[in-house]
Amino acid sequence: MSVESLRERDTAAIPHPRWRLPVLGDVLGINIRTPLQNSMEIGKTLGPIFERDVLGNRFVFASGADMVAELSDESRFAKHLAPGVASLRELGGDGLFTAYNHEPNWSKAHNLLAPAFTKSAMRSYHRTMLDVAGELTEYWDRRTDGTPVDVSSDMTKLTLETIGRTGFSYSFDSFERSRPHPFVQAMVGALSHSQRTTFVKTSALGRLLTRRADRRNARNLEYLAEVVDEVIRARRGSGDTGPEDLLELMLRAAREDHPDKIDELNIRHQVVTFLVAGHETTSGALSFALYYLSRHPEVLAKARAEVDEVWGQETPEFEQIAKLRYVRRVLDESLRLWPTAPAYGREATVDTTLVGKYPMKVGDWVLVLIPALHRDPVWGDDPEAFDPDNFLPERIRSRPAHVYKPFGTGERACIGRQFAVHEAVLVLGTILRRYDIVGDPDYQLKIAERLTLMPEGFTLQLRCR
Ligand code: HEM
Repeated sequence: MSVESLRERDTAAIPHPRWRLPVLGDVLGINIRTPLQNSMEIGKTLGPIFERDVLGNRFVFASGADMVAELSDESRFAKHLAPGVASLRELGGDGLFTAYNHEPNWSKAHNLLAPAFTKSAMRSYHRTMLDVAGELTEYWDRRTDGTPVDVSSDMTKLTLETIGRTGFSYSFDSFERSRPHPFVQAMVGALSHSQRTTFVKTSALGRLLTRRADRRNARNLEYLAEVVDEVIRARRGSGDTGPEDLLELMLRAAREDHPDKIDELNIRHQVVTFLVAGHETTSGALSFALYYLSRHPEVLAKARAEVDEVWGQETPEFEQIAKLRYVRRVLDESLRLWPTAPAYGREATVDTTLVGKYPMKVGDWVLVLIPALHRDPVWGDDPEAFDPDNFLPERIRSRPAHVYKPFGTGERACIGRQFAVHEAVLVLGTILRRYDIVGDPDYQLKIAERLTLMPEGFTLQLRCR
């Protein structure tokens, strides 16, 4: 019997939205600004696997715990660059995030940069992370007069500054600016452009319609490349060897003719990749955590009591960050409800059948819809409820593996996971210890999408304790 593939088979077994139009596909009710939340809504009625056809492009979304467990099997599946990510190659080329599995620069850069993500490397970033958190509190101290602070915007300042300084010893002077650094504006423009135009551009008419936006995007890309070249130039200008950071690892390998050395263009791709991947998602994670803390006074009180007990009034040492176990659970739970990189692609590397029901040929791919996976029935009767105790060790042990994937899976999972967690817990602890935070009681959570997720328009009022 031949193996029918997801691509070719009669797709009746995989549900799709009701009103499918010829040529256009499942576009009724689509919102191009919030495709992820749109898909989550559709999944609520169609279940843990469904497809959407957008202008002839077929997407299969999977979120069932059993399916994702299988999709995590690296002997049958690997990363797939879904169209929204593939279009980011304009920005990141064959950098770590956007490299195809077969591209040699992926393994070279992965080997070269892995030492920058070990525990001892984290220890070396700790001081800088504290310094940047200190700049945030200096900035916020000037705003304790009742003026609301824009949380996502300030968290973005903080995380961009942290990755700039730890990774490249480069400061964006984020807290000295009244407006976001132009790098952030250009990056947000490029990410939004990629999200909004990926599908439209698959038709000739669509390509015509996006011409003006494409020109604007080209200017954004040019500007981003200029900033990155400036970061590299600044380092080269400062002498032969620089501090032991990501950039130095790459430049040294080139100088010493290391077998894993990467060329100039790929170094640029890696720098832009880390500047983007290294701050946008962590900023969202911090913003969601602060949102939930402001909405749950009992959680906030418990988290703060922990910080007071573990840190006291002292500057926390490296080891004292991981001791904030409850704060970590708040972060984990926020990333459960709103994983800020909300989907990843997996493709079959052998002919196979998903959960014994859906045949897939080599190259067939699906998107894992992470927020839906994180609301699978394995998470209990009320998966929408915010409950940090979901991450108590005994509760984690009671759930099957592979039901929590905010950092992706397998070989291509997030290299920056420990970095993000250390930074986020350190910053949450710093904020909780210093301020009473009050959210606007009328604020309704609204989520902006630009490949990553971010609460939009969420503000806090601060009072020094
Ligand atoms: C809360 C924060 C973060 C989240 C939720 C997150 C999430 C993810 C996810 C889901 C992937 C896999 C994507 C895929 O399979 O297509 C990924 C990959 C990646 N992340 Fe993160 N990330 C975070 C923070 C960071 C940080 C701080 C850095 C760098 C310092 C970073 C650098 C990367 C890179 C380079 C990759 C590509 C890895 C590879 O394919 O080899 N991320 N991240």
